[in-house]
Amino acid sequence: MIKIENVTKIYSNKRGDFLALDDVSMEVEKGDVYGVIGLSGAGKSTLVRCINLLERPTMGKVYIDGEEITAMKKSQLIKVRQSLGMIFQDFNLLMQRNVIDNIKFPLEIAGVDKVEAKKRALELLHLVGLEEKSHSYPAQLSGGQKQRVAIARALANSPKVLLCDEATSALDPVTTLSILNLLKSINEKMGVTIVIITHEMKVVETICNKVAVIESANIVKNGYTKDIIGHFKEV
Ligand SMILES: Nc1ncnc2c1ncn2[C@@H]1O[C@H](COP(=O)(O)OP(=O)(O)OP(=O)(O)O)[C@@H](O)[C@H]1O
Repeated sequence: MIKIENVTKIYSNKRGDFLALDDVSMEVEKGDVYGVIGLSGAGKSTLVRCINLLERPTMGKVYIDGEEITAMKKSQLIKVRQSLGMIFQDFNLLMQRNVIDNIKFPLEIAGVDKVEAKKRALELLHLVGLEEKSHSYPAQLSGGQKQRVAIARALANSPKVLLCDEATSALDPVTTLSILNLLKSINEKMGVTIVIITHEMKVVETICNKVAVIESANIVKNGYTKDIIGHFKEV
């Protein structure tokens, strides 16, 4: 489903070059909840942002469903990006729009008819358990509620993959667990493949069937969570 092949990412600026990913390869299969774990600065965000080309790899290839997206034209890439939802640590909601209009936003961009968009947004609101907040604004919501809205918005165009960049890092342990349970049910019931980057082993243990451990721009170990956990605890 997702294949990253020999990806290197070098950030270049006035102060010089910085190697953020060093010849990294990994594969995520359909239905996986794939964790990417590592310390701050290891390259986790860069790796996940290379999957939807929010960051372009300096070298290497990225494939989605067998198609090389690193070779695609902009117009093709826009289509593929609709199949890759993403959520972030700081939610990235539109503060001037209420909950239902945040969820409708990607549907408006995709040109979905208004009645259909409203129907879909209400279904998603139900899925994330926030019906009673449909007319609230982001500033009136808790962190966990904001992340639920972000998840609903990310699912609006029925993506095959949901990329989660430290999605629970700003949340307390109880809220974290409720969001992880929601992600797990989205994976199981809707068949959405999930890639979740985190610095917390607990997140990996709770929902990931597979995990990649990233250290200083390299994947040092990857495979089934049950086989990797012992290694990471020793690091
Ligand atoms: N735009 C950029 N320009 C230069 N260096 C960058 C840029 N973005 C990230 N880096 C550097 O690349 C390295 C990897 O960053 P990245 O955000 O991928 O790490 P991370 O593992 O996600 O860290 P964190 O958990 O703190 O978010 C870091 O050392 C960071 O300073």
